[in-house]
Amino acid sequence: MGTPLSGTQTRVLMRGCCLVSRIHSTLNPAMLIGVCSQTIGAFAKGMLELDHAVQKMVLESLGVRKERVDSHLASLVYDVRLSRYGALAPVTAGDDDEATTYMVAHRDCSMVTTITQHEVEGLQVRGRDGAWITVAPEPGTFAVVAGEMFTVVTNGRVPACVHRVRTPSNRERLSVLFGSSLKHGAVVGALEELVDHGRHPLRFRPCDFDEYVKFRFGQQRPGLNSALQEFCGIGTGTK
Ligand SMILES: O=C(O)CCC(=O)C(=O)O
Ligand SMILES: [Fe+2]
Repeated sequence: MGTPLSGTQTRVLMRGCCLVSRIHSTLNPAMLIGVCSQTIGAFAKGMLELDHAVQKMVLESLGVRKERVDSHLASLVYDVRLSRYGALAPVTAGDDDEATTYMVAHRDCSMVTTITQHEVEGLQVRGRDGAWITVAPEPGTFAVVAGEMFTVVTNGRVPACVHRVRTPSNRERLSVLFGSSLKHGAVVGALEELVDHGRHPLRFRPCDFDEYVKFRFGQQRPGLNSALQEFCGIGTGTK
């Protein structure tokens, strides 16, 4: 690899490689790591820049000071996930919502996820009017979805994106997800500039990320739920 990797990039790389080796458990992991490390490392490096650029753009446009944006970005950790969606049982009607929904509507609990789709469509995001919008798998494009921790840091200004995976073509689908999240033990709260006593009172108490993940997934409530609001919301909030 040309440029030496930083600590963060190495962690990303190792987590990515472990996931690859888990998925292809029949291959020798050492061989697989050798083959994949350059690709995943280069990919992660690019994704890290994209993740930072998007968060910076959003936070600065909301009025957060540059130094605070920088320290927020410095508090993040990252992972790479490789997903494969096999063909579903044959479906006759390609439009049957139930039969072709691979991953139910949900919000990610992390900070931000950047999704790369390969050739086969699948990702859909829910618009403000409740309609599902298909994100076309155009080469060279990425979908960036805000997670629940981004809602906390932006004091509710950026709601977590509701999305799902639906494969009406019933073809095998691959996607790669680059996620930014929080270090173990991190407690995240609204950035100072985004809270005021007028229009933007504090919407969430400081949120211990590990405890929130335990709360949300411990309750066996997949898909859409109001776990964030129940865990650290102030006032009634929105579901
Ligand atoms: O594979 C995709 O396009 C999205 C997957 C997803 O939303 C998730 O894993 O949380
Ligand atoms: Fe997701």
